[in-house]
Amino acid sequence: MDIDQANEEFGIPGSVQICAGRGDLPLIIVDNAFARAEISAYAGQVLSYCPEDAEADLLFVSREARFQRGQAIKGGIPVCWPWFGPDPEVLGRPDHGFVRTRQWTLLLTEVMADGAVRIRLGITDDAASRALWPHAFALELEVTIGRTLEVALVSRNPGDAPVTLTQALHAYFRIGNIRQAQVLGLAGHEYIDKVGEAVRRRQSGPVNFDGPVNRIYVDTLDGLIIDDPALGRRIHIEREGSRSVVVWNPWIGQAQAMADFGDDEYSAMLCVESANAGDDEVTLAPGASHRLATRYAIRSD
Ligand SMILES: O=P(O)(O)OC[C@H]1O[C@H](O)[C@H](O)[C@@H](O)[C@@H]1O
Repeated sequence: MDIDQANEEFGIPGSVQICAGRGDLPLIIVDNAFARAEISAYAGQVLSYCPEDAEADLLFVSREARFQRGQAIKGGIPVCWPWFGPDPEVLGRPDHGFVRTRQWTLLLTEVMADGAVRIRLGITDDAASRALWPHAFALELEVTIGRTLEVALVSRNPGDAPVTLTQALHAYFRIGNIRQAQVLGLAGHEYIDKVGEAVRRRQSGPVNFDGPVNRIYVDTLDGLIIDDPALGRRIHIEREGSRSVVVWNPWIGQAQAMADFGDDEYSAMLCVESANAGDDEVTLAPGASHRLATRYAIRSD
């Protein structure tokens, strides 16, 4: 992406600027009356959203994150697509699909009637993607920076055969202290416990953290709240087009094992991912599309 040309075409004086970010990866910076945000055009990944009155960013990015083409950026909201988790066909393809390690195209920037800024990025199939996944696709990420952060992932099947996919908006939230944090809104729901032998369990009460957590909650449409007393805030999450939620904290052992993650950073982050994962697959008929949409708000209630 040519930065000067991108600014000429998509820059909006006073609110949207495109620059070379870390590792020379093109970065879209939004600064408006509501918030400041950063979106990487590499990977189609929101990296930062900080409302005007917030003391800390909504999102966590590891201090060890790699900003390098071909590598996933650890933090923000990576897009897992067209599969969530390990390669479903065990062919040695990368975890969480391939769009989080590719360049996306900036398609649109606009100021909405209420002053919020909308950014649209897209990615379509090419020879390299078809070598991994033999399907035509058109994927768009729509990010709206206003009083809340809205992120929508729209998958379209332009091909002539049905395609089936799993996916996630793999949000990494900044947390004051994971030991005091809780996730509300999942009580009574069944989950696949990926720590150990993928046993199915049922959640009772809020989700608490005192060890590694890696779960796919199934059949849930409810809104979620991350209660974070250490930062004195609650993150509200609303979802559309997603029946599953992944909750992940690597805790101490996995944190130490990940090269792109600080050993102590597990205590300052939590992933609550709006997903179509596990049995919650999306099948797109030829010409059909699916919208996975999320809204995130920071509140002090
Ligand atoms: O390290 P990554 O490939 O980005 O994946 C990070 C994590 O993502 C999800 O939450 C999965 O449930 C975890 O099993 C995985 O470890």
